[in-house]
Amino acid sequence: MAIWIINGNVWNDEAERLERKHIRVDGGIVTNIEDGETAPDTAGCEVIDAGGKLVSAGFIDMHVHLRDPGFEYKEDIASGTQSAARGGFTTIACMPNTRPVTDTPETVQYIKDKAKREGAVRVLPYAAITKNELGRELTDFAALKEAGAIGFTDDGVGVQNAQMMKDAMALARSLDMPIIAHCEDDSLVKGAAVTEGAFARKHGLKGIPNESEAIHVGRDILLAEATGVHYHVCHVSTEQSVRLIRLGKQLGIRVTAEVCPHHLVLSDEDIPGLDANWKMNPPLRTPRDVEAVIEALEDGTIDIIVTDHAPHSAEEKAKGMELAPFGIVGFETAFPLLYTKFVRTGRWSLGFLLRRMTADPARVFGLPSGKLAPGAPADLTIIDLEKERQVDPDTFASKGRNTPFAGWTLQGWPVLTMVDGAVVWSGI
Ligand SMILES: NC(=O)N[C@@H](CC(=O)O)C(=O)O
Ligand SMILES: [Zn+2]
Ligand SMILES: [Zn+2]
Repeated sequence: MAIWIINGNVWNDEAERLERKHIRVDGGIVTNIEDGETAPDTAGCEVIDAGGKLVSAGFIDMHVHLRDPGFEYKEDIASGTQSAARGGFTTIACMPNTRPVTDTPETVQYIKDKAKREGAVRVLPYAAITKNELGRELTDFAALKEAGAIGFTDDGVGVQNAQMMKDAMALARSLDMPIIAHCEDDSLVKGAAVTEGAFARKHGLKGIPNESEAIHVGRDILLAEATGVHYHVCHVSTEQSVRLIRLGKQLGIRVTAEVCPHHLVLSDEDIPGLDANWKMNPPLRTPRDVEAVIEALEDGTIDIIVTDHAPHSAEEKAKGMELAPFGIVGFETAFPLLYTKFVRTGRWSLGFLLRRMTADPARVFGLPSGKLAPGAPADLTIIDLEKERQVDPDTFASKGRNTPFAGWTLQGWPVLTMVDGAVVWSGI
């Protein structure tokens, strides 16, 4: 049955404003977007009254951890995709640092099958660059592509050996596939948990220097130039990385990049104490780095926003700043956080934030979704831009509670998510 979403507010990119629209969805496709002044003929259709709330193309998150297979106590495909749906995400790309590592066609197939059966949203699997993410031997890229992997990455660890990365890029290029890089030089990190900066000094902790990220970014941009591959930089966190990506783009090298909400909103100076809910990789950097990544996102040096949703159990996070694993959850706070901190404050237009979470990731990764237009997939999110409430991790659909944003009052909460024309979550 066709569905009419009536009385939606839709962002008009040309006019830079919200406009009242009625949207008809049928067969998984947006079929009509009609002027909101006149009531549509909804006879024989299901009707969802958006009541003046924002209707946007569903968000796309190109960097998430679903922990399935192998770490289902942290998250699984059902809970992770429900969490994504609650955050307004309709397409997510999951990282291969699972157990086993997603380095064979069988594991890619397992993720696709389970996502089809139990997943609330579209799941696009990445496969590993090296077997078991050990950096020693390339995986079978052709077979993994054939199985449905959408790109190659050893996220969680950096590829330490330059020749290995160059070989990976050449092979990916020959298959027209992207390389997605977690940039981290192990020799410069050596077990540190937080960035070099005020927090590390105050607590007498060893710091993670900015160069540990940027040195890989620089190396890899040179290798991307040499091989011609599409090279995408994960979770950019430093001013130095931004400079290198900006130069790479100026030189016409095929480099794209992402940034996470927490690196846009928090610096190391915000960390309240030795609480591992503030520990993630890359770490929260200095205020100067935060401003650099914000400006990079604004000028297009950084292309997209991703959450790097990285759930861990309460027991693991209770081990403290130095011993707990890196990572925080992200789906259920991403939009309200950025809307509150950047749109409500007047720094960004609503349209800018929406583009960086929809059309831009679709453009960078060649996806059919990410736009709200007749003929586009009916992947939609409805958001109550007026709704204000506190972040309460106990209400998360994710199994992970590990967030630094607990108790924050945020505005602009998703209330309904539709994937392929079906409502997958509703809190209306
Ligand atoms: N970002 C994190 O802090 N952790 C990620 C790994 C990663 O994204 O590098 C995880 O898998 O937990
Ligand atoms: Zn990473
Ligand atoms: Zn990650």
